Amino acid sequence: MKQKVSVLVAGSWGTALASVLADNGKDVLLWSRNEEQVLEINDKHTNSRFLKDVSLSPSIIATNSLQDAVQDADAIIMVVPSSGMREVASRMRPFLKKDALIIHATKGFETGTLKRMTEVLADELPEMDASRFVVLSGPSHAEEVICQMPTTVVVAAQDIQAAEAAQDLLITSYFRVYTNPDVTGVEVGGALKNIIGLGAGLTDGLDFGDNAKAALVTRGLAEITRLGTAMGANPLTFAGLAGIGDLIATCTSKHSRNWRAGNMLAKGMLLDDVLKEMGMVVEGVKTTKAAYDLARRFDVMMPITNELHNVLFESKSPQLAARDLMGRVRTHEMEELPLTH
Ligand SMILES: NC(=O)C1=CN([C@@H]2O[C@H](COP(=O)(O)OP(=O)(O)OC[C@H]3O[C@@H](n4cnc5c(N)ncnc54)[C@H](O)[C@@H]3O)[C@@H](O)[C@H]2O)C=CC1
Ligand SMILES: O=C(CO)COP(=O)(O)O
Repeated sequence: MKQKVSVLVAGSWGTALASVLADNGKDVLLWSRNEEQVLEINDKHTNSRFLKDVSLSPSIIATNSLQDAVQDADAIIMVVPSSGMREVASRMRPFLKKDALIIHATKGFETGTLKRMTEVLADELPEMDASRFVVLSGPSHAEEVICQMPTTVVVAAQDIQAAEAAQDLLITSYFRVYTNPDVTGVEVGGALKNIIGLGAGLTDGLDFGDNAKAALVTRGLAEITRLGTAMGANPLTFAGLAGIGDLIATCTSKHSRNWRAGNMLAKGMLLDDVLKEMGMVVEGVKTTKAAYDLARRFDVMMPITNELHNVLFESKSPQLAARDLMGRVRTHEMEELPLTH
């Protein structure tokens, strides 16, 4: 029998993943709370607010009803921004098949609780087997995936069979999916790279040059790895798609929302105006606040995150933040090791 697959919600990444599934021969239900968007997807096969100038497969059917989207689904891909994950998970709970495969592709932590997205899912879906929750992450801008440009991602679950089921569902000629058992590492890497993406937009906007951006990416990876391993991740995960891979994409791509937001901040725009202008989720802003708090909870040094926090929320000038980063107390490249002189 043909697998029934649903995607929640019809933002840019949800629509691109629905398109991958459709290209893989699946019938896809795509849920949106916005009625006009549902009509547009079903009548015109476009989602013009989020993905301009692209036609969607007619085998993607949009629906306004969360119940219809969820009740018969064998697999559900959740692509709601981190701020909405708990609400959507709790609303879908009464309709869910108990053996449905749950995959999420969200990059962020929950504000306040600082939980990872699979932890939020475990809270809200207590009758599901949390070892089968899958996270999908990696360098994958929706704008390229929707045009079938070659892309690689990683899916992680504690239960490797669940990760392999997600791999089967999504792997196509242009969308290569790897598995990994390190759920914590893949979620932490995907979330924290957005902080560095914002920083890269700021660095480029201030014309700091290529050396500075290379430094930001490399030292950013060092602090992502420090926090991630303190939270229980395998450090090698950060050398993979959810770590350095996604850092490269986010810090160098014109498609990156986080890079673009950082770039606008560098031009002197206020944060609220930047977020209004973007009109799409910029996860790195909330993630900077969460990572600032996590660094304190786990007693980990995160100098770039601290400085970005001060720029975003304490009105510190980016120039002064850069000067303070450069003027930090001298240290070893692997900061855990003592200086030898
Ligand atoms: N856009 C991309 O290329 C990629 C995005 N991601 C991640 O995917 C997640 C979603 O991002 P995008 O699709 O880019 O966002 P988007 O801004 O394009 O779309 C978000 C959609 O979610 C809807 N929404 C927000 N809160 C909701 C709620 N509580 N209930 C129902 N609908 C809600 C909005 O109305 C909008 O339609 C983020 O965590 C992002 O980091 C990950 C990889 C690539
Ligand atoms: O996660 C992404 C690409 O892998 C999307 O990044 P942005 O949200 O910065 O566009």
